[in-house]
Amino acid sequence: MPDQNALSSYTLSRVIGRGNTSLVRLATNAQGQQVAVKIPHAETLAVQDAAELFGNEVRLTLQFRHPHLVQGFGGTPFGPQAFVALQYYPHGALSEQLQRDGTPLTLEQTLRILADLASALSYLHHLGAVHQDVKTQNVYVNEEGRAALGDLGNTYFIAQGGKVSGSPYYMAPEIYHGESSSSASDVYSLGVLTYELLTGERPFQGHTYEELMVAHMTRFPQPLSHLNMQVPRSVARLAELALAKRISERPSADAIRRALLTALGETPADEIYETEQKAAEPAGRLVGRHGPSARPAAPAVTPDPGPDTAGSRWNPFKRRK
Ligand SMILES: Nc1ncnc2c1ncn2[C@@H]1O[C@H](COP(=O)(O)OP(=O)(O)OP(=O)(O)O)[C@@H](O)[C@H]1O
Repeated sequence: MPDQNALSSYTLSRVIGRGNTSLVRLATNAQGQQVAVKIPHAETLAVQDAAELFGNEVRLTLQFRHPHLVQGFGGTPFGPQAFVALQYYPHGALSEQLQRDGTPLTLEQTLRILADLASALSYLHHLGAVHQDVKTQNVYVNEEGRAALGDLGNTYFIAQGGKVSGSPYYMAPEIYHGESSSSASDVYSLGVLTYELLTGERPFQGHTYEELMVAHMTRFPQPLSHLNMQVPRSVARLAELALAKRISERPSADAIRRALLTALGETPADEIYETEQKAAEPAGRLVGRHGPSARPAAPAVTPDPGPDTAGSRWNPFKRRK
C-alpha cells in the first residue's frame, strides 16, 4: 500500500469527530484541499482485531473508486502512523445531520440519497464484496445532496471470506441466525435505512440485542406505504421486499437503484464499471479478517452510537431519536 501521502504531508486542524476506533480531524493536504483525516486511537492499534479492521478500511477505501463511496486520498493501513485521508463532508454523518437539523429531508432528497447508496452497493456487489455496515452513521451527504457510503472496515470479498458483522438495528435475520452475510444482507440493511428515512421510525425496535434479534427474525413492520403515502408504490414495494426474512425474496441493490431513479423521473442507465475497478480486487490477499467458514460464529456487532453519544463510549441499545 503506497503511503506517499503520509500523515506528515497533511496540516491537521480541529477535531471533527470521534468514533469507537478513531479520531477524525479536519486537515489540509499539500494542494490546499480540505480533507478529513481519520487516525486510529492508541487502543485500536493495541488490539489486533481492531487494528486489522482499521487496516482493512484504509486498504479498501483507497482501492475502490465510486462516486457514492467516500473517497480516500491517501493513507497508511498499519503501524503507529496509520491513518486515512478522506473526502471531507462538512455536515458530518447523515445520522448527525438528521439529529441536528430540525427539518426533515424532502421526499426527493431522500430518494436521491437512497439511489446513491443503492448505486454504491450495486458497485460493491458487482465486485463480489459485501459492505456489512449500511446505516445512517456511515452515510455522508454533500452540499448538493449527493450521498456516499463510508466505513469499509467490515467490508470483505465473498470469494475470500470475512468475519460476519453488522449493527443490531440494521442486521439481517440470517446474520442473527449465525449464517454468512451476502449482498442480500446489505440489501436488508438498505431496506431498514430506507424505512427509517421515509417514515422517521426504524422498522424493528428493541432495547437489547435479544429483543432486536426477535424483532428482526419474527416481526413484520407496518407497511411503509401506510406510514408515508407519498412514497411511490414501486419504491415502497421494493423497500418492503428488501426487508424480506428470506434472502431469495429480496431484490438486488441494482433493482432498488433503478426503481428509485425511475421514481425521481430519470431513466436508469446501466452502471458502467471501469475495467480498472476490477483491479480493486486483491490479488490473493485476504481482505476480510478470517478465512471463509461454513457457519460463522456469532457476528461481531458494530457499535451504533446515537448521535448524542458522540465522544462518549458506545451504548449499543441507546434509542436514537
Ligand atoms: N469524511 C468525513 N467528513 C466529515 N466528518 C467525518 C468524516 N468521517 C468521519 N467523520 C466524523 O467523525 C465521526 C467518527 O467517524 P467514524 O464513525 O468513521 O469513526 P470510527 O471510529 O471508525 O467509528 P466506529 O465507532 O464505527 O468505529 C463521524 O461520526 C463524523 O462525525
